[in-house]
Order: sequence, then C-alpha cells, then structure tokens
Amino acid sequence: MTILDKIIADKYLEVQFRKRLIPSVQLEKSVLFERNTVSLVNCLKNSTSGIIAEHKRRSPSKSIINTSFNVFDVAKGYEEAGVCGMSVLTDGKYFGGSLDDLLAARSSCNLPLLRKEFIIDDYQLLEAKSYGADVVLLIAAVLSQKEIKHFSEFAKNLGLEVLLEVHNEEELEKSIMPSIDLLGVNNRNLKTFEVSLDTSKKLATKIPNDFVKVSESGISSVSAIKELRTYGFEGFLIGENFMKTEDAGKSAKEFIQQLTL
Ligand SMILES: O=C(O)c1ccccc1NCC(=O)[C@H](O)[C@H](O)COP(=O)(O)O
Repeated sequence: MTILDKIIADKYLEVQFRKRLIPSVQLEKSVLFERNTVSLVNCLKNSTSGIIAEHKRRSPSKSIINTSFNVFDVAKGYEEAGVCGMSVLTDGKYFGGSLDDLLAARSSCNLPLLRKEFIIDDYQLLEAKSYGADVVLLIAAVLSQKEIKHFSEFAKNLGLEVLLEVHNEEELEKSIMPSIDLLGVNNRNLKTFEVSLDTSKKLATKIPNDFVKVSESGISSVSAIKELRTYGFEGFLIGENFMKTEDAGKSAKEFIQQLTL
C-alpha cells in the first residue's frame, strides 16, 4: 500500500465522520457559501510572478516543515509579498492542516485561495466553498475520468475553479475536459517522493493551451521558474521553500523581487 493509498483510505473514513458532524445543509447556510469567488486564472494571467504560495506545516515526504507560524500572518505576508494566490493544506493527519486554517486565511487576505485536499466526495467541495476557498484541487492519480467530470462540474456549479493535478501522460489524457480551469503538473512522485522538474517539462507540450499550466512542488529557485516559463507554465506552486524559513511572507517577497527584477 502506498502513502497515497493510505491517505485516501483515511480520507473516506474522515469524510463520513465529518458529514455526520456538520450536515451539508448546514454548510450551505454559511455566510461564505454565498460569497462571490475570486478567479485564480485571471490573477495568474495578469501576474508578473505567477506564484501560488502554500501554507504547509508538515508532509509525508519531509515530516515537520514549520509548526510555529500563525496562518493569519502567513496569509497576510504572502499577500503583501505580491503572490497571485495561496494554497492551504486542509488535511490534518498527514499535513497538519485544517479547515480552520482555510477560514483563517480567508479572514486575513483577499487572495484567491486553493483548498489543497484529497477530494473524494461532493461534501468536501461544499466545505471548500463554505470555508472561503476559490479553487479546489482534484488529483487525477486517485480519481477515475467519471469522478473527475463529476467533481469538476459540481465545483464549477458552486463557482469554484478547478486545478486538476497530473503526474504523467495517462493521467493527463483522462483529465482533459471543459470543466477544468488549470492543469497542474506535480513534480513530486507521490509514490517515491522524488522530485524532478523534468516531469513538468516533459508534459508541458501535451497540455492544450486552453488551460492555464501550473508547475507544482520542488520549486526553490528563480532560475527554475524562468526555465519553466519557456515551457508555457504560468503558475508555480511553492510550499516548503517559503515555509521552512523564519518568515514565509518575507521569503516570498524576496523571491518575487528577484523574479521580477
Ligand atoms: O509534499 C508531500 O510530501 C506530499 C506527499 C503526498 C501527497 C502530496 C504531497 N504534497 C502536496 C503538494 O502538492 C505540495 O505540498 C505542493 O505542491 C508544494 O510542494 P513543495 O513546494 O515541494 O512544498
């Protein structure tokens, strides 16, 4: 059993429990459920940096990254740094995140927020909307083509944008559909945790230009971004590189200053 299999098995149990705790109808009555979302696609298209900065306390590949930050300050810092969007990991068991982190980020900044989660149920999309997300992640490695279509259409009906994540050509082929807004290539092999930007470079030409292309994971230098841009990438998801420092916002600011020199 891979770590991804374990995460998904746990997620099914967790979602069943959460559904009983807060029924869908209650989520739909929340104030944020009525909120007009902000488009990450538009922000990326009009951006000079393309950075989507992540709040990430720990991960299966790196264990603890940073548990001392306050998510309010991180969100504010990222916004002041000039990032395009913020990704908030909401999985508790493997990443130390929560929906309260998403809510805290929402209350602290106006950036488009990505709920970074392992989506396997409509209920999680209702949660995403009612806790302030603008975008949701769907991971092709754990979903069938039918599920990708269903979840992406469900998300779009809620006004959420959809970032579909792939690791290889097979996943890409089953994922190309009009209800997807952004196509992300994850440079981290989720079975071995090896990171290689070559994954993005290899898949770039196979992604139709109607999608905004996002390169995810293992990005730690300005030169890497400059190179990925030549392959058509407009978005760059960065977590650990900012979160491992003493001040994630300051680190993002310095990074963007170098990038836009
Ligand atoms: O980061 C992990 O170890 C991981 C393991 C299993 C599934 C997902 C995982 N990460 C989620 C992400 O996609 C990253 O947090 C995101 O792309 C940022 O990556 P990085 O800049 O390398 O922190």
